[in-house]
Amino acid sequence: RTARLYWRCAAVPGPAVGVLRFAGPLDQLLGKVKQAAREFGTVVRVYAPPTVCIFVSDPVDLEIVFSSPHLQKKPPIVYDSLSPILGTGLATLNGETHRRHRKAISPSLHLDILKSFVPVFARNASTLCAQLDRHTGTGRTFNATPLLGSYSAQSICQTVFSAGDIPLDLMEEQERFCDCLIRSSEMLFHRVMRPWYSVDAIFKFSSKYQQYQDCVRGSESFVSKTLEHKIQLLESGESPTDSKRKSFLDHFLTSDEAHVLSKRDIIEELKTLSAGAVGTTMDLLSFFLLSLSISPDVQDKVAKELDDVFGDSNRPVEEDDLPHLKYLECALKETLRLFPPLFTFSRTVSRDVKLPSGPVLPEGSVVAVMPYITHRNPQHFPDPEKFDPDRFLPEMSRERHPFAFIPFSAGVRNCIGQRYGMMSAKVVASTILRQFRILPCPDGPKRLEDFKIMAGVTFGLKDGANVRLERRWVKSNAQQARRGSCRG
Ligand code: HEM
Repeated sequence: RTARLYWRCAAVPGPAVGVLRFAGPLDQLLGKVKQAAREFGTVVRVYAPPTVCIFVSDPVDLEIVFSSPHLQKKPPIVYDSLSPILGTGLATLNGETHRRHRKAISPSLHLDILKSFVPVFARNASTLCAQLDRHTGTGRTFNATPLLGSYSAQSICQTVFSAGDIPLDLMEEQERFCDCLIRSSEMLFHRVMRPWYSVDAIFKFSSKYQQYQDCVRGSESFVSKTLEHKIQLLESGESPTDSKRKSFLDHFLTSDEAHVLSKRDIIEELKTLSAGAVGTTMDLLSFFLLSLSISPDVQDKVAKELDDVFGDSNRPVEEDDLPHLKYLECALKETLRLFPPLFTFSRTVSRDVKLPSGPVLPEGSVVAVMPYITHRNPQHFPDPEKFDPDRFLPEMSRERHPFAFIPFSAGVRNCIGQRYGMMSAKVVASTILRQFRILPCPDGPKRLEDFKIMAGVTFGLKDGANVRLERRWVKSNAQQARRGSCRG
């Protein structure tokens, strides 16, 4: 079967040496991927025994990839190794089970529910700023990524699991769960990149095995105990509807869809939502801060917008502010364009599919989407390596193909947390940039191309977001004082 598959794929352009072309240090991977796209075009075949991967990057071809019923199944070789930490939830389920779970979960992530999470994001953003404030005035560089990870993990615990009613004995487990979520991308990647580790008996010898097992056990324990606690509350009549704010889980358990999923299903979906959210948001925010640190003009424009919306007030961000933060949203999207946290994802081809550009995806192959390459197509994004948020202004993006920008994927398997992720990122980014100016590290990268990127399950910064901070309000107070004395 493999020989026949290889023969059927031979007509698609790609390197003769297959996956070996991309072997070597991980920090060189992206350069090699870009080079392959330049050399072979928008459909690239890569022999990856026992299968063949076909990378598709043109938006017109992607329309078929995202919509064809024969291209919706996740390849087990990649996704099965992820499930002990990622959970056997939406991200790894297929077919009818996936459809049923997605239909059951979606209403509990409705926009109105997400809006009720804004005060939680704002409170956690303010805690984060208090931690960041310790780094101002020192002139010293520090790594903001762990703090951004902590923001993201705490926000997930307080919005997905509990609206502040976690019993004390679970608090310690929650802290461990947060820690695991922050480190999960690195651990998952360690396993996925070494196919022999998919066999548990061999993985036991890995340096990360113990850490991995602690995370698997810690997640299971925290998630199942929290679910039990919530169910008990409901059964004892202490319905969370009584409290003002409800978590995703409170909404789900009291929804019409609650009976569709078993307890085990819910546990797995909670793990999937958490693991899907934390690494991606942390990476987005890390790239955003680092990009802004070397883009003072963009930072000025964001700061001006924030001043226009909030003036001198230090009140928390509210839901009604978010639609006004248009340029900030453009800057976040530009970050997602250049550094999409999920830089690749794939599907099994369950029946031959012909692409509009000509090649056929043969049954049994794996089709892979790489937003990292699609987002660098100069036809859709002129001067693609430039950090230019204006590209996402309505007048600049109206004519763009809908699948030219796909950081959250598209179609029936798109990211269910897309609006959650953007909302959380907007709240924390605006809170940070109202208070601080982000400065580059003197011996750090001067251009985006110099960022040291680590390709994991998500796309991260190898050394984290190393920046320096300056307090903005000191400046604006000083400016106000100056304005006052001029008037005087
Ligand atoms: C910047 C933030 C985020 C980015 C860039 C992102 C990106 C993506 C992408 C590209 C996929 C498709 C993956 C694939 O096909 O294999 C996906 C799926 C998914 N994401 Fe996100 N994500 C983000 C945030 C979130 C958040 C905040 C949550 C949860 C609240 C979440 C939960 C999920 C889930 C459950 C899936 C699987 C959906 C399905 O197959 O039905 N993500 N995400």
